[in-house]
Amino acid sequence: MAKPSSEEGETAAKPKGGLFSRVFGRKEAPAAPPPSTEEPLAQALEQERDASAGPFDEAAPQDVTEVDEALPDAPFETEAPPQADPSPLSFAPMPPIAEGQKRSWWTRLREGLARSSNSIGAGLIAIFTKRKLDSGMLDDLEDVLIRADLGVATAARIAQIVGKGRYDKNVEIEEVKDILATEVERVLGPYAKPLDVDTGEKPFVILVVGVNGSGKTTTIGKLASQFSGEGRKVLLAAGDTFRAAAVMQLRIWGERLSCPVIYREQGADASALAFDAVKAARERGDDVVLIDTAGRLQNRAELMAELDKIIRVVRKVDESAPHAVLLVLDATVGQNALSQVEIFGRVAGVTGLVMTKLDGTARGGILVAITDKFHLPIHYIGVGETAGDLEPFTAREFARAIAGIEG
Ligand SMILES: Nc1nc2c(ncn2[C@@H]2O[C@H](COP(=O)(O)OP(=O)(O)OP(=O)(O)O)[C@@H](O)[C@H]2O)c(=O)[nH]1
Repeated sequence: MAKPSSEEGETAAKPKGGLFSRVFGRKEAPAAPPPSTEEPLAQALEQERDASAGPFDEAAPQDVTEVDEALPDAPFETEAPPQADPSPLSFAPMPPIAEGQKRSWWTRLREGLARSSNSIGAGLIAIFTKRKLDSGMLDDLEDVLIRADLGVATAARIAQIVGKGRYDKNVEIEEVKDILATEVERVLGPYAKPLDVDTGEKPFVILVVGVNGSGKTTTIGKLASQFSGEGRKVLLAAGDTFRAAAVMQLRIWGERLSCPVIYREQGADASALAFDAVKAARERGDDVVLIDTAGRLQNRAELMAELDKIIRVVRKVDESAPHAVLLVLDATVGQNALSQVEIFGRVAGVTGLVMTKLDGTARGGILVAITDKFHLPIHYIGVGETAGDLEPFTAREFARAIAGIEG
């Protein structure tokens, strides 16, 4: 964990005011924070804990105590714009934000999905070149599509459509690609839904969950970039308190985008941090809070329970929060993504999906299998590591890119 800068240290040593001034101590205090915001955090948490059915009853008591006691000296700060805190941010450089934005999204999408589309394309060439259609070829087509992770049901449907009226005839590969694209679009189309940030919710709280390394922190950086670009006030919460590097990674994004980042020392209680973040965002008048969480395998019950706790604690500040729970899926994991959607969906009430790393796999079809089974909105897909490599999901473009259709 990076040590706080001397400036942070000074801030931490100052007498404690309300949550706002404690969290945002380095900045000008707002003109007149509402009385509740002047309530010391320790006291606020104490009251929450005392509430008979509150989530803090269920928390390990030492967790809360530790958080309360640690606060005066903890590096519980927000990141100011770069010049205010240059010292600890010397993490491995990430690709420049502008880099991914030079080419059009369609080009990047096509390039990103090239491994999937090339693999399918090569399969089609092997099956359909200079042969008249028979049932064995349709079985082979199904195999190719299943290997691309489109799922058995979709693969069978596509093979059936290709077979209709074409037995004993030469089948053009472009014809098969068109059928593939149409069918993929048909499955995905109803679920391609932009993430709707409801301006009536201030802040709109977005919880980001997923297994280790799926791309949560990177996705948060990309989303923060997009929201900031739209003129929204964004607050980032480094809820991945397990990994110091994850906190640092988020702080770097925050610094680049001039978004404040709330973080604590490694090992701190993630739900308390989420609580503070939402409360602070409310006091600051932020539009969006993006809460990062530690990666967790869906089969680790105790870690999944922690996620449930984060949600319950956030609801102590705002009953309707989180307003979106995004499950970030790494496309390269293939079929395992299905069980991730099932279990995260059950525990965390996932409201929508973000699929990353489509550029790193030949099995991008997994998005089709997931949608066929779970019918969850797909908000974004990622095809690279830069801020410009995340775009709202559009079924038609995705379908054409994965089928390898030009133009
Ligand atoms: N190629 C590619 N890499 C990506 C994409 N999204 C994220 N990554 C990379 O994947 C790696 C893991 O991303 P993180 O954002 O750290 O993942 P995380 O889910 O926060 O990881 P944990 O904190 O360990 O759970 C990083 O090297 C990212 O740059 C993507 O769409 N394409």
